[in-house]
Amino acid sequence: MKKILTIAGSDCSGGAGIQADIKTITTHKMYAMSAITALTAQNTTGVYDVSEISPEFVSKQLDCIFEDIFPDAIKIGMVSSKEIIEVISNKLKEYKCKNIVVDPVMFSTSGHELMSKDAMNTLETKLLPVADIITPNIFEAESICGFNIKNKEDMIKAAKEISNSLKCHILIKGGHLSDSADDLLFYEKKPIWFNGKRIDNPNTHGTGCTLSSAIACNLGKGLSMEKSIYNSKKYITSALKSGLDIGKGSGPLNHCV
Ligand SMILES: Nc1ncnc2c1ncn2[C@@H]1O[C@H](COP(=O)(O)OP(=O)(O)OP(=O)(O)O)[C@@H](O)[C@H]1O
Ligand SMILES: Cc1ncc(COP(=O)(O)O)c(N)n1
Repeated sequence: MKKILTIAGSDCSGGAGIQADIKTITTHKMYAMSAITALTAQNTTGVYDVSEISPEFVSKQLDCIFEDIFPDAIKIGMVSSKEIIEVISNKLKEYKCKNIVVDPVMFSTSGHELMSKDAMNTLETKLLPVADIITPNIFEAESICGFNIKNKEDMIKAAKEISNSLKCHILIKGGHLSDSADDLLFYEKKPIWFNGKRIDNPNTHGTGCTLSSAIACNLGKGLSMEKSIYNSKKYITSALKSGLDIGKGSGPLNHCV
């Protein structure tokens, strides 16, 4: 059985973070492991509190995992401080990890800051360079490239700009552009679009977490990057299409489809 590790924050309401990742990995029929970086008190209406795990404890979790059950792929989500980012980056290098997917989570859908502003630079210099693929949404891509993204041409410009300093695959997700749900993969100067029809579903809590952990599962299976993204886009589309509607705000996805 393939083993997939998620390094992320906990969402007690089960829609995003570690919980969304474990559901995704399990429905891919793989063995899920988790190193928790923060506890959040949140639900479909918002994030109400965050309690960071100490960098020392994150480090111990990673040693326990890597010394015993080595993962075939790793997804990294919410990493709130520069100290936690440094620990993760060092451990990934020390253990020579492969198939690393970094979802640079900065804000929740509800607008709560999930990464401190002073951690941004450390994310860009220490964590993104060890990734095989990064999966920013429009706002995260704007923050990394430094200009606004309003349409698909801007997405290409942003990917080109980011690729000047990062050699990995760059997947800019188009879920927050209004007319479509087209995601752009940019690698070695080549753009590839993964087109998606916008689904009329306000319940999108955890779409980014789910997509990135699905990509990790597919890479862990040994599939190519393009095929991994293609399969993951199919997974997220059917989870959105099934139209689960629970909670009072932007609800979670249905992983049981
Ligand atoms: N309404 C929608 N219809 C179809 N696909 C969507 C929709 N919203 C998001 N997606 C898809 O879901 C995936 C995640 O994209 P999105 O841009 O929402 O990421 P995100 O903002 O990181 O997610 P999150 O809401 O969890 O923070 C992408 O493949 C995107 O195209
Ligand atoms: C622990 C954790 N990780 C990630 C997200 C982002 O997900 P979303 O943008 O859907 O709120 C979140 N809300 N909580």
